[in-house]
Amino acid sequence: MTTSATGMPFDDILSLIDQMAGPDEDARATVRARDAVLTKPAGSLGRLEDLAEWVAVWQRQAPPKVLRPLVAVFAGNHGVANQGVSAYPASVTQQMVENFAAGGAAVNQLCITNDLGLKVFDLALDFPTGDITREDAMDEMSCARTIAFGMEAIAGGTDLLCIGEMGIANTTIAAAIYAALFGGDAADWCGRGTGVDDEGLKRKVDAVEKALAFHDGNLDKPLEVLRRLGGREIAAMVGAILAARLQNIPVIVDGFVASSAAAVLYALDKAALDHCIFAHVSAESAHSRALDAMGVKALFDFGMRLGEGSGAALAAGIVKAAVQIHEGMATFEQASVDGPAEN
Ligand SMILES: Cc1cc2ncn([C@H]3O[C@H](COP(=O)(O)O)[C@@H](O)[C@H]3O)c2cc1C
Ligand SMILES: O=C(O)c1cccnc1
Repeated sequence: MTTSATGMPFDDILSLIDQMAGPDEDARATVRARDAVLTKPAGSLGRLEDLAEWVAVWQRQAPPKVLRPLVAVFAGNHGVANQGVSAYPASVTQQMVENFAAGGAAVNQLCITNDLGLKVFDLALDFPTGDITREDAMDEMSCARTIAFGMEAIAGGTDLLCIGEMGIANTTIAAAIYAALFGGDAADWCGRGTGVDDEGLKRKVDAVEKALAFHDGNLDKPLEVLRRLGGREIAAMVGAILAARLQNIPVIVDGFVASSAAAVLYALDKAALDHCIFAHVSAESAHSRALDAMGVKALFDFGMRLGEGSGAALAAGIVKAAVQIHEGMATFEQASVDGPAEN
């Protein structure tokens, strides 16, 4: 396969993963040294202290700064929607993209609340990916180009990236990806998504089983899993998470669906998600299983199951608070506050 202006072959993507740098230990040490002299009992801000350190380590700068936080929402449509796996029609994907543009979605309100930028990228919504129960979702060129699109989408634009998605039927897609990457039965990975009833849940499990059977024998490489089972929004999120690492941008991953893009990278390289935090445990039942499979712990569990980057946008407010605290607080010396008693 040749590299085009907009795309790259899978080999090029794999070589980018090899180029990922590890954590910036100098930034970590600088943050810890400052944290130790801020006017608070040592360790008293718990995970907020970890978050400030995490931002610095992956921005490779101390103190960390969040001046241009961005929520990137990728939207795609899925052939498998025809199998009756969602409680809503596929037309909702395009309609919600318009709702995002008009400012009417939940994620818009979270972006206003936390002063975050929002960019929505719709990926060929008129051309759903192949129905994974009986064909590949994408060919290699299309999948690689979509990963490249996701990489471009965030280029130079942010210092804290929240990853979200919109795509009716994509909890089925995510379930299939998890099952292929991490094993287990289809039923282990299927939940009610937008709220399917028992019959809908059964159709969903059937669809994932059929997909796993149809692609059986061809799912040992993570990028093949993505190409055969994934949607365009999942591929674009893979690219965005990868590009963020190469550009020193920490990433907040949203819920069940966004985490499936992270899972593809995790399967390629266990260190590929070190610059990511997981915002929340989605109420989509298998999300905690997916987080466990990746060995990560989400920030909070609010019983949310929306997608569209909502959990990540909410978490961004916490991360911004952590960074503001670290940068803005006075030291014991500056504030003339006595340090720990020497007894
Ligand atoms: C109005 C509306 C707004 C949404 N915002 C995110 N999703 C979420 O629901 C979809 C996945 O669930 P399923 O696999 O059951 O279709 C995705 O589009 C996801 O982002 C929405 C769904 C609806 C209906
Ligand atoms: O957690 C998610 O990403 C999710 C859950 C239900 C529906 N759509 C997305």
